[in-house]
Amino acid sequence: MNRYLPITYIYAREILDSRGNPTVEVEVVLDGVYEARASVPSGASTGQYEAVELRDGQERYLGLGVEKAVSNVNTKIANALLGENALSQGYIDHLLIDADGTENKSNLGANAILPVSMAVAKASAKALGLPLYQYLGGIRTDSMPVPMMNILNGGRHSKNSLDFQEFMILPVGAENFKESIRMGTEVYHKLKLILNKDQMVSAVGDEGGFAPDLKNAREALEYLMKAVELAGYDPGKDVVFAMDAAASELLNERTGCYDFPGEGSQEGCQISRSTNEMIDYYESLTAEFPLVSIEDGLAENDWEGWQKLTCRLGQNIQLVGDDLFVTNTRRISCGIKLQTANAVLIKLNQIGTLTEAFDAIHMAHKAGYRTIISHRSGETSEDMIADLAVACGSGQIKTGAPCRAERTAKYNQLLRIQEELGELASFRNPFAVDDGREQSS
Ligand SMILES: C=C(OP(=O)(O)O)C(=O)O
Ligand SMILES: [Mg+2]
Repeated sequence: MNRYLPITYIYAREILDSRGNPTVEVEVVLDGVYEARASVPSGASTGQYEAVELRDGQERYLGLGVEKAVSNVNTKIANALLGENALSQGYIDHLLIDADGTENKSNLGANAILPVSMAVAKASAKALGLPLYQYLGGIRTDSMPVPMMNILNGGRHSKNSLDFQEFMILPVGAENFKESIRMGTEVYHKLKLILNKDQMVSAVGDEGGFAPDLKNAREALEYLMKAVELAGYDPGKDVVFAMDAAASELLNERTGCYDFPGEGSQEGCQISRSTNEMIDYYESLTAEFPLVSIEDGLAENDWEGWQKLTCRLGQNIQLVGDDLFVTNTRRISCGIKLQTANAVLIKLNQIGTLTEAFDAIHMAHKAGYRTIISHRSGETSEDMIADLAVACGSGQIKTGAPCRAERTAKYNQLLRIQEELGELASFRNPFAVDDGREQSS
C-alpha cells in the first residue's frame, strides 16, 4: 500500500439538516479513486465558546444560509489541501487550522472545516480497507457504547412547558448494544402509550423525543419510571436516567438566577432558582429517581457553582460539561484544575477538527473524566459519531430518540459495528459500582 494518498478532489455543497436548515456536505477523493462524503450538524442551544458556525446574513428556509462556508471549502480549503497526504490526519487538520488562522474558526467557519476533516478520515479508512472505527481507534476498538436516548424533549428543542432540555434513558442492564437498543425502544413506545392515555401530546421535539406539556422535571421523570415499568424493566437496575438541563439557556443574566418559564406557566407564578437552589433541586431529584447523569446543570460561566455542584454530587452522579467545555482542551484543562464536572460531552462541531476532538477526549480520559460522544439537535444522516464512539471507547453515546432517520442512522451504524465485531464486542454498564474499567484513550 502506498503510504502517500494525495487528496485529489474536494467539493462542498449545501444540503438540508433535520430542522430544514441549510448545512454543509463535503466530498473528497483520494488518489483519484477513494471517495467519501461527510456532513455537519448544527446546534440550537449552542455554547458561547463553541467554534463558529459560519452563516450568511441572508435568511434561507428557517435559518441562515451557508453559501460562504460552502465557498470557503471550494476555494481556500481546496487550495490548502489538494495534493496533501490524507493519511496524515493530524497534518491535514493543522493545515485546516492554519488556513483559518483564528482561535475559534470564525474565518472559514467550523462548518466548512469539520466536514473536510471528517471526509478525509472516512476516505482514508476506505483506502486502507479498514472499518472507520478501527481506522480511528486502532486495534483496541471493541467497546460498544451505552445509548443515552433522549425520549422527552424540552428547552430549546420544542415549544412545550418543559424547561430542562432532555430527559434520557440508558438501558444499562442490557447484555449487549443490540439488546440495549431494543430495551430503549420498548420504553420509548410504552411512553407514547402512557402519554396518549393521559391525553398528552405525543408529537416529537427536535431530537425525536416526545414533547408534552408536563409540569416540571419531577413529572417528566415520573413518566419515565412508568414507561420503564410498563415495558417490564426495573428502573435503576435495567434502565437508568440522565438529564440535560442546558442551564445556560435558563440563566437570567440580570438576576444571576435560573428562570423556569414553563414550570411557572403551569403553576401560574414565576419560578426562579439560585445556584444553590439548583444544586438542592438536583440532589432531591437524584434521591427520588435513578438519575445517574446531569449535563449542564449550571451555566457555562458559573465555574464556582460547578465546583459546588461537583463537590456535592460528583462522587455519585455523572456531571457532564457540554456548554461548559465545548470539546475544547483549554476549557477542559481549566475544569480539571478546578475539579469541576467529571465528564465531557464531545461534539465534533464545537471544536471543528477530528484531531482537536481526539485531543479533548484524551485529556478528559487521562484526568479520569468520562466522555460521551454526542450528536446535535439539528442533524443529518451522517453516522460518523457512531464509529467515533467505538473508536475512543467512550462507553456512552447521546444521539436522541430511537426514531427519526437522522437519529437512527447512528444507532443503526452501531448495530452494524456490533455485528462486525461479533464476540469481540464488549458492552459495559459505565455506572456499575464495581466497574473498575478505565476508558481507553
Ligand atoms: C445536543 C444538544 O443540543 P444542541 O445541539 O441544540 O446544542 C445538547 O445541548 O446537548
Ligand atoms: Mg447539552
